[in-house]
Amino acid sequence: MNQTQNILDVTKEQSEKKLMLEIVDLRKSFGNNHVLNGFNLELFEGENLVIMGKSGSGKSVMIKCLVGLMQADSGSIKVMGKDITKLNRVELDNIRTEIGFLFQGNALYDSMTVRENLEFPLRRHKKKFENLTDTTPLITEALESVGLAHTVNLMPSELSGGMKKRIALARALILKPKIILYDEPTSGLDPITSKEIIELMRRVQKQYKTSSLIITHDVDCARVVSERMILLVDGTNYAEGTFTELASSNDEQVKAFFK
Ligand SMILES: Nc1ncnc2c1ncn2[C@@H]1O[C@H](COP(=O)(O)OP(=O)(O)OP(=O)(O)O)[C@@H](O)[C@H]1O
Repeated sequence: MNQTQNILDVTKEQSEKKLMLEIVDLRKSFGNNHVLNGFNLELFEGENLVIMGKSGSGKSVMIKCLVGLMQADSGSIKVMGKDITKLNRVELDNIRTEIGFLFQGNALYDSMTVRENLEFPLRRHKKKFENLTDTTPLITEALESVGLAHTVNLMPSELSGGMKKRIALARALILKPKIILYDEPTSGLDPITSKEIIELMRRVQKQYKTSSLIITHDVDCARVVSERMILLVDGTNYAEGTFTELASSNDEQVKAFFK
């Protein structure tokens, strides 16, 4: 099969899939510091898309724009077809229930038990769970999916770093999100725990059929979880492709990502 046919097949396959997230020409500057310079992204249903970028390349700024914590100067961000830059607070809150976040620092509440940490999003998004009288089945299901059902009454201080990461993932999953956003999921973890988290991400993807956007520096993580990758350089898409395609590139800037 020739390359043109290949590209046509991939384009056809993608056009038949549902677009979960679409970022078009996103721009953000702080004075003369032009951080995002026309960043584009398409995340399709069920896909694992990895974004790699060096420190300072604009990953966090992109995430903040995506979750509505920062306003972009221009460009559009569509979550399941809705432009979040044009939504009011209530609409934005509703669409947020479709996105699960796994933040770098886990963001667990130290003064709450594991159960209370998991109940928090259920209480915050009451509307989605209007008819829910007993939270236990949802909490048990989320904890079982990360292999930590026995920790339900523990405090975060009683958990290891890897366990905290799993609980944070369970807390993201409890809302049954359609999209999961992972921000440096393996940062601060030892190699063995990193491997476990990567494996868990794959399992969760299968069980919950989520679409995932994964921001990472970790080449091993990208190799295992990515179906497609975008390399972010100076706030724009420098290169895109599968891990194998990018890892075998002759371009010096691309090679630097895989060293
Ligand atoms: N609120 C802000 N005000 C001014 N400049 C900012 C602000 N937030 C980010 N920047 C600038 O934007 C640029 C990109 O920062 P960003 O945090 O997005 O990088 P990053 O790719 O996430 O890096 P890292 O991998 O180290 O977290 C940096 O030059 C930073 O100083």
